[in-house]
Order: sequence, then C-alpha cells, then structure tokens
Amino acid sequence: MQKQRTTSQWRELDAAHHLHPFTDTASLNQAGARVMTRGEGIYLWDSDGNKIIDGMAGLWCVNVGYGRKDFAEVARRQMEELPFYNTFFKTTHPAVVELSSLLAEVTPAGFEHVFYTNSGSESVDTMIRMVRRYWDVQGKPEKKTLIGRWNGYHGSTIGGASLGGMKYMHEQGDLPIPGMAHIEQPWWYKHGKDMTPDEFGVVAARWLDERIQEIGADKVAAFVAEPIQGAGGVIIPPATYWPEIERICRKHDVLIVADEVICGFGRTGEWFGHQHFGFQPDLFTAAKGLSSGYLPIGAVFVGKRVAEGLVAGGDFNHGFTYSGHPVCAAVAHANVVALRDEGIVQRVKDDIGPYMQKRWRETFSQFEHVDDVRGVGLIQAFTLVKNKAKRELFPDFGEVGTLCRDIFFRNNLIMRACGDHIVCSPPLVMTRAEVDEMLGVAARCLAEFEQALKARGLA
Ligand SMILES: Cc1ncc(COP(=O)(O)O)c(CNc2cccc(C(=O)O)c2)c1O
Repeated sequence: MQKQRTTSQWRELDAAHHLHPFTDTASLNQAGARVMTRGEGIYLWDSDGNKIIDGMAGLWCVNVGYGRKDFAEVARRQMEELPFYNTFFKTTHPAVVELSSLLAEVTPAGFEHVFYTNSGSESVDTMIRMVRRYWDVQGKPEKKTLIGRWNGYHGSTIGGASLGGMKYMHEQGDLPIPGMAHIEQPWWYKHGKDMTPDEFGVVAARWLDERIQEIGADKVAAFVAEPIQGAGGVIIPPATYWPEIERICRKHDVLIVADEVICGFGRTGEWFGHQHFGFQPDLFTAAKGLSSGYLPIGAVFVGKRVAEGLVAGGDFNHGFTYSGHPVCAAVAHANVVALRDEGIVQRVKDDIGPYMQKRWRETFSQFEHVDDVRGVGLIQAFTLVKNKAKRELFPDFGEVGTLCRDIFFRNNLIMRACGDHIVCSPPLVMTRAEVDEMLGVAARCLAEFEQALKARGLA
C-alpha cells in the first residue's frame, strides 16, 4: 500500500526529485502538483479528499473508467505466472498471441498483423521505420518523405515530434529530422473564410496534392494524420476532407496512415476513427484506449499490402524489449474484451455519444465568447472567441484557454485547454446522469469565466 503522507509532504518530495513532462518545473514547484490518489468510474480523488470529475479520462485514455479490479486480477495472475518474456529470437507467449488474435477480430478487414510498442510515440516511430522499409523493399529507396500537418500531434520521440506539427516542440531538439514535411490543418473556423465546411474540406485536402507535387510523388512515402486532431484542439475535418485525401493518396501511390492513438478503441463511436470518416488507411497506430491506460502498451496495425511487403523483406531490424509484454498484453486483452462484450463501444455510437453531443451543444452555445461547439462520440470541444459574429479569435491564442481551464480545475472538473480550444474526452462508460452533472459544473464555470473576461478587460 502507498505510504501515507500529507499533501505538502508529497509535494515537497515531488518538487525535490520529479521532473514532469511538458512542464515548467520552477513554476510547477511554486504552486505544487495536485496529488491524485484514487480513481473510480469517471471520478478521481486527490490527497486532500476532493472528488474530481475527470473529463479527460486521464490523458484521453481511460476508456473503461477507473477502478476495474478485474484488470488488476488479470495482471496479478499473469505477473505470478510469467511476469516477462520477450518476443525476440523466435519466442512468443500465450498473452500476446491471444491479444493479437483478438485484435484481428476487432480491427477492420485487411488488418491481420500487429506490432507492439510501449506508447503512442513508439508506435509512430515504428510506423516511420516500417513505411520507409516498405518502400526500400519495393525498390523505391527515394520514396521516404512523410507528410504530417501543422498542429498535428504524433508523440514526443524524435520521429513522432518531427512528424507532428507542434512548432514549440520543433524548437527544442533541432526538429524536424530530415524527410518530414507538413501541410496546414483542416481547421474551417480559422481557415475556411467564406467557404462552407464542405467546400473547405476539399480545398484543405488539396493542400496535400500541392505538397506531394512540390516534393515529387516519387519521393513521398506516406501521409500521416489523426482522423480528428486531439491534442491540437479536437479539430474535426469536414466530411468531404478524408475522402478527398484518400483519392489524392491513391492517385500518387502515397500510403495513408491514421494515427488512432486518441480516436481508436471507441472514442468516436466506431472502433476506430477512420471508420467514422469512411477511409481505409494502409497502417494505423494505437495506444491509450488499447489498455485504457491501465498498463503502457502501443501497437501498429499493418494492412495487407505493407505486411506482405515487410514479410517479403526478410529481417525487419526494429523492436523493443517490452514489445508484447505479457502483463501489458493480458490487461489489454481484458480491456478490449470489456469494450466489446460490455457493449461500451456500441453504446458510445447508439446512446451516450448522441446524448453527450446534444447536451454539449445545448450547454455551451449560449455563451457570448464560445463558438464552434463540436464533437462526435465522446470527443468534443468548443473554442473561446473574442467575437462570434466575426469568427474572431482572441489575440494571444491560449491565454483565455488557460484561464478557463483553471476555473474548471478549481471546481474539481478536469477538461483540457489546447490553446483557446476547450476539449473534453471522458471515460466511455460515463452515464447520462454523469454527463448532466459534468455539464452543470461546466456551465457554472463558463459563467464565472465570462465574468473574469470582463473583469480583466478582455471582453
Ligand atoms: C495522436 C497521438 N499520437 C501519438 C501520441 C503519443 O502517445 P504517447 O504519449 O503514449 O507516446 C499521442 C499522445 N497524446 C497526448 C499525450 C500526452 C498529452 C496529451 C495532451 O493532450 O495533453 C496528448 C497522440 O494523441
């Protein structure tokens, strides 16, 4: 059991020894970290006993909710039986075989092969190496550039961060590495001007056609994108975007890769986000909802064309010590069985997703500085704007987002500010009553936010 300490004792030790990700350590240590001690369903408790609504499912990942004691039992049994063995050197073990077989059932037809990693970033880096290896084996060693999107997020390894389009990440570590290119994101609210969303979707997709022709189709290996950009602020492309992207990629023989780390495993109401938008990738990456965050595991799902290419190439010189880790695989298996057999994914599509989307729009469309209220399944957002009628954003993008997020946090509600986008991605098991509870708290927070804007002379 955890050692019992006071909040200030936890904070003091944390400040003395723990460097947090994506954090300004000095400013964090002035305020002190919030110490989360327990989770149950959609709720968290901190070390001061506050009960918190987790509107972010951890980090977009705790799809089945907190407190699954059955998963703990699966982990205990596997840990006692075989706590580790590798999948190198012609060996395997029952846990990873059973998971691989189950995943072949829940992924779309044509995806019979899976490669395991420990995270979404490692899945993206694995995909980069697979795609480049594929074109080598095809006798096209020049066809190596991968195209991503500005404000896309593909992780924090050197490959993933380079493929992603977060410029503040590129500035640290001299990124992107060679062989990476980016096109603008399909953010209608900012770039759509006087086009309808459907008109804009085609225009935004054709930015890819232009880029491919600039680089030369014979040098472009793949286009990589999230079905819905998550950490970029839940940027949902118009319905016309992905079909046009697919047409363009097929025209130039450029592989399509969907980064399903957030959209995968039920988030949109389909098992995978590409199914919601109706396109067929050649590979897709996953992590987060694969195990609901109970243990770290990621995966690359490899379609028939690329799988056959890799197999034909003989040795694929890539992998990780913990690829297919037995305990992680066993818990991921239990998680996917729960998502399927408890009807969690289907319920997002048929019930709680439509309910959330209706209530989300009802709750937030009323506020003067909230616009572009959007979402699908159980991933939703809105944008804080200076002037709705003009579709005018606030000048210092991100300032008011942080202000709003901090008001939520003070009211024991976790939602994420991505710039001035407020995003929400709760556990998929959320009930209708919990949706109403969360939105009731959020509405009160938005009223306080509107007051705070006026008090600061920002509105
Ligand atoms: C689409 C996508 N691809 C890859 C990754 C990387 O996964 P790992 O973190 O497991 O290496 C992600 C991760 N997404 C992510 C990770 C951490 C924070 C936030 C945020 O929104 O603040 C988002 C992601 O959202």
